[in-house]
Amino acid sequence: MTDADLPLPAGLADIFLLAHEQSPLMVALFDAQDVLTYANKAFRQAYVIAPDGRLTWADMMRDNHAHGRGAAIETDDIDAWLAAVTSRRGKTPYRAFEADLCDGRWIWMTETTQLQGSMLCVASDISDLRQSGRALRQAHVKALAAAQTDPLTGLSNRRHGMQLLRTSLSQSEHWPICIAALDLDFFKQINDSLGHGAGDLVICDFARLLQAGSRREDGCARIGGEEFLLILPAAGLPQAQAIVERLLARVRLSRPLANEPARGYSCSAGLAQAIWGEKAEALLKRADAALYQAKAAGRDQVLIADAEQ
Ligand SMILES: Nc1nc2c(ncn2[C@@H]2O[C@H](COP(=O)(O)OP(=O)(O)OP(=O)(O)O)[C@@H](O)[C@H]2O)c(=O)[nH]1
Repeated sequence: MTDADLPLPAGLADIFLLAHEQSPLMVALFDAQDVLTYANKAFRQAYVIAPDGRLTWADMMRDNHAHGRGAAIETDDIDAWLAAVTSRRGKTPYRAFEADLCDGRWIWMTETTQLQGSMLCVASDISDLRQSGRALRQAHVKALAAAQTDPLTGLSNRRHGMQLLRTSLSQSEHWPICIAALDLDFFKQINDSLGHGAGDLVICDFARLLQAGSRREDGCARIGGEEFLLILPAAGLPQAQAIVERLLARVRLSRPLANEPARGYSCSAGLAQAIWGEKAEALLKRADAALYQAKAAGRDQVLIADAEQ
């Protein structure tokens, strides 16, 4: 008998909901936009969630951080923290990790993600388990996160970006896959005329726009000084082109420098659709070639790579 043949008892949804409502397991479902669509009682209590209202995962974390309740978030900069966690959240079909709650509980959180769909979060209280080795495990998790994150923007660094791309290419349900190689235009002029600090602000602004415009399953990485990689699983060229055009339009309107309110910037992009069997490096090379054509053609535009190099 296959799974599809399994006869499901009538009223199963109600039984499931009731069982979840009474369970000490923390259970929640987020939709593709990361809006909370369901949370059982244990989850609502753990993360101190009001019973109504549209709440995204980021809203929930911001609220928890601001009020010192729910998830224990150790940071002075919640935006940087959210950017860094977002670069790991929902990028793989399943992940599990330890987390602390402000009420002193220690939980084992699992996230099961459907591509372009919902994310099921189930956590159990593991405070009573042996604590030995916990500090070491936490140090390991922190070191791993630091090794994957670009410190200036909180996006994935080059190594993690390429790792995400390799993982995507190896998962058939991610196909078609497009990537965009992105590079800020005349960035040296910003550094030279306004200083390195202003340049860094522009880089961070671009990183924020890149991440804000992308879906949960997309990968965003800073792969060089002012070069970025956007990985778009389950997106063909027309959809990917529309996403990148939208990003370029937002960048064009952005004015990130408080001391130079009229100063904008722009970005060029090379877009490539993965060919079955193609290596990550070869795909990036094709996207890069299209990016340089976009620069040569006048910048502030997206060009599509040839299928063959
Ligand atoms: N502020 C800042 N500047 C950086 C960083 N990394 C690289 N850069 C600068 O980025 C500039 C890149 O300059 P170029 O490669 O000449 O490119 P460009 O001026 O953007 O010109 P095009 O790419 O041809 O449009 C150099 O001046 C680097 O010093 C960084 O982390 N912060």
